[in-house]
Amino acid sequence: MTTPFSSLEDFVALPRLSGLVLNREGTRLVTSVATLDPKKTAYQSALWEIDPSGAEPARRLTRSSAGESGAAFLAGGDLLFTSARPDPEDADGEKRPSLWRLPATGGEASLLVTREGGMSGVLTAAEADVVVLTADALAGSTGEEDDAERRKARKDSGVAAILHAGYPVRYWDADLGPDEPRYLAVTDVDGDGRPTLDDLVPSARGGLRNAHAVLSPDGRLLFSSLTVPEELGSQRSVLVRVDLATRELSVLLDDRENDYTPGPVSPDGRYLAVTRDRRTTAELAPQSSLLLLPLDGGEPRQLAADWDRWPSPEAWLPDGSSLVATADDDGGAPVVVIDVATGAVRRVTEDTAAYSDVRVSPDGRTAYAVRSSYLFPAEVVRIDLATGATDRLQNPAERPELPGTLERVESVGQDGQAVKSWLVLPEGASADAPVPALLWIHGGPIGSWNAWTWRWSPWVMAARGYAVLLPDPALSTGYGQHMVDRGWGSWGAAPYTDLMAATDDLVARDDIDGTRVAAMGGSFGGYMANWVAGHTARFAAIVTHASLWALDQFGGTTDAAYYWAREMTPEAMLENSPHSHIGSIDTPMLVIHGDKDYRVPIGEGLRLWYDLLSASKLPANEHGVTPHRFLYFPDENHWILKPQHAKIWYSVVEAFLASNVLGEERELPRELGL
Ligand SMILES: CSCC[C@H](NC=O)C(=O)N[C@@H](C)C(=O)N[C@@H](CO)C(=O)O
Repeated sequence: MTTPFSSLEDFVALPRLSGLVLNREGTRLVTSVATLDPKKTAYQSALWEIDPSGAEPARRLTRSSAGESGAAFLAGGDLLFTSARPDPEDADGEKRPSLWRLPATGGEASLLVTREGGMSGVLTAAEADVVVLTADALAGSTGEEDDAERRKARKDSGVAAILHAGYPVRYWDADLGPDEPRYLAVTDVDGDGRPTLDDLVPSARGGLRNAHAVLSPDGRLLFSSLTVPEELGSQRSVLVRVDLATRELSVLLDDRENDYTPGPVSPDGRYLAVTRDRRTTAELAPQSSLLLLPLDGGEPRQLAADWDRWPSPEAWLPDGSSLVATADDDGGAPVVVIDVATGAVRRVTEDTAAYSDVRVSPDGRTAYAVRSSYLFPAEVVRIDLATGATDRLQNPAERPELPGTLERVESVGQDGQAVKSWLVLPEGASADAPVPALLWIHGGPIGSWNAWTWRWSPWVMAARGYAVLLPDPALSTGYGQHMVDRGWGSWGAAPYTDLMAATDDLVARDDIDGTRVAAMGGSFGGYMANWVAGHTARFAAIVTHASLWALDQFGGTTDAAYYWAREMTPEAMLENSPHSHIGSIDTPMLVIHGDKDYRVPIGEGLRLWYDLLSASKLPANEHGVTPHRFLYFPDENHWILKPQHAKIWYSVVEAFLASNVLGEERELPRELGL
């Protein structure tokens, strides 16, 4: 059967939906869809409207080569978005991310506000036309004009240097500084003239975590995390409130045992939902809980304390009686409703999908959300909050046909713990025709294989005849606190033995050819792939992407060193470090790394590569020939994002597996220049 997963051209061209906003009346849903640009070397996103009733087909709202994102409805009904599209009224104007307004009554979008440094997001209030932009400003700037001048001077002089006095200095693939996150209130949104921008908290000096900010329904208050630096390069997230009228900043929750992130404000403005993340230590694994904070100054109260899951608050019911949340749960992430009086949790969605971006209708009966699973990519659905009945709305794209089937399987860890996996089986797998298999190890390690991913699509490998096992070993979320605790600080123990238990059951199946099995992982999954390489020869090949190799150096060079230092002492890092086992590796390894990866810096990939060539059981010969391979991306980060590079990634992985697992040679892409 030919599906879009058979051809990498077709695969990278599949539309990718993300995000969802609902207008105040509950009559308009808007999402974002990324598709290939005309050159097929980048994705560009456009906004689409989806009919909440399900009657009408989805319709495209925006169209520009620059793409649009950051959709947010004003209380009055107009739709705001950010785009670097040119302003038709300013032919010579520079293209930079600006704020645009699309009238509810239809017509053309018009530019609302622009700034030299661009903007990263838009916050709007539910009941008032209040808009706050999240944007970066230079640390020393005294206002918008000064910021623009300083930026221009820096650009014109070609200076890129950044002088740091604190930590961190990088984040994922971005250099931090000399600009820092700010909240910029957009003044007089509905006035006649062009609005100006007003820096709400110029003194916060880089500590504002604007990815997690919310506005109260009346638009008078903004809630945000504020990062407070601590000694020894550490930091904590405290919860703050900013009064938009007075600019007064108040600290609401701050202690050294927890990080706090704001959730939605109750419809009456009296409570804030808050996520509390416990500060980890060598003894204490992460733990996330949901708090209800009275905004009149009372003490916070934990909700759903007896529920052994980590709820993430999404929205309130309009009468304020309950919070709608999602939580990782047994290989999915359902929508639940939590009663704020009793803390009782009621599961709403019954399928195994992972839900996000939950929006509640004004009458409180219906929710709309984005969901995905290993059976389908992200799509917009309508949920009956009373019955859980869930309908797929008319989406911008149909679900792609899959080249196989999906099963849920269960193994037993050494301590008796159930270890669950998703198993993707290619079409035709049977006892008469057993298929080769791949063990895929997820990253984090705090996470779960529970949602569709474009970066590691098991269906691309299924279309090439492989079964793919996606296990959730120790440290995975959705199975209770004990599952996380049992792997904490000892990555080479239960997480590894759980994976081996799942592999034992995989190779025992009669539809799997147990002699042709490989292991693959990215990031922490790559760490584990490296650990596997040094501890067993059962796999025919190992693919290790953006992987942690030598924990002694990783601990000091990653972008958030304090996070890992809390879990492991330098001694524990050495004890759990895969590089100590280089001498035992006799499996061909494909190492993949992007140079712009600051989460797992390129030094990990470089050192692993050199160690493999110089010290593994399969070293390079005197001509430098080795069974190992190194796929290096000079301009990619922790992930391989460019469509042309994603195709190279899958092609090289497939060729390496074919050679080492199937004993077949594949032609490599011409673009590699070999
Ligand atoms: C704040 S630093 C660590 C955050 C996170 N760990 C969570 O458990 C993390 O980024 N870990 C990476 C090493 C990793 O494994 N990333 C995964 C999942 O995000 C990936 O696929 O990139």
